[in-house]
Amino acid sequence: MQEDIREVLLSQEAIREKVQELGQKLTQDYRDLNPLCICVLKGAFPFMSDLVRFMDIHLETDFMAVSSYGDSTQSSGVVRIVKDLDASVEGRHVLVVEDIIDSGLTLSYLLELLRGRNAASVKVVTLLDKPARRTTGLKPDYSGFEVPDAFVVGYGLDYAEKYRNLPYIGVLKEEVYSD
Ligand SMILES: O=P(O)(O)OC[C@H]1O[C@H](OP(=O)(O)OP(=O)(O)O)[C@H](O)[C@@H]1O
Ligand code: HPA
Ligand SMILES: [Mg+2]
Repeated sequence: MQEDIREVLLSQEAIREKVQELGQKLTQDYRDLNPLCICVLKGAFPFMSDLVRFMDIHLETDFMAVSSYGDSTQSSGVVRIVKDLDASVEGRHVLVVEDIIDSGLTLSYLLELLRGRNAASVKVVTLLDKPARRTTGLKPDYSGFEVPDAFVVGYGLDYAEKYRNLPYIGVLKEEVYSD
């Protein structure tokens, strides 16, 4: 698996430190709000799992699965809900937990959906932000790292469902993908 990686962008230690910092900030900002943290599956599962353990407040979790990349390194432009939330978001302070904002299509679709369901507030925390590829005007409320315009994998991020289990985030060698 490691031989498919061109460059390590973010080490396991750098990720841990940043996730802790984000968790501490969210602990301050969401005190007494009992936020509903929504993990955007599949990519955000390691981030969400680590982040909530750095949030020292009462919170609840829910999971939504959406997909638009499939087996490609380019967005299909169509965001598909694979699994919807279990509970209502009405009146709740919602925190959407994402692994990466790239074109911004996934998030703009999700934000519209959640606002339409009458959440009290909807904010976004993303571990990675790739502003170079943005086609929407979206900016995350909380962001870990800015990444360059390259396809990255690891710590939940996949190419064709692989590499999610890498403990660090790296750039995939171009010869590994075909599109
Ligand atoms: O800003 P965008 O261009 O929309 O890209 C970001 C989204 O794309 C990826 O999901 P993907 O569709 O690959 O599903 P996955 O999380 O199951 O891998 C990633 O996990 C984000 O949810
Ligand atoms: O760079 C990326 N890597 C993995 N999944 C993604 N989904 C959007 N951008 C990316
Ligand atoms: Mg993916």
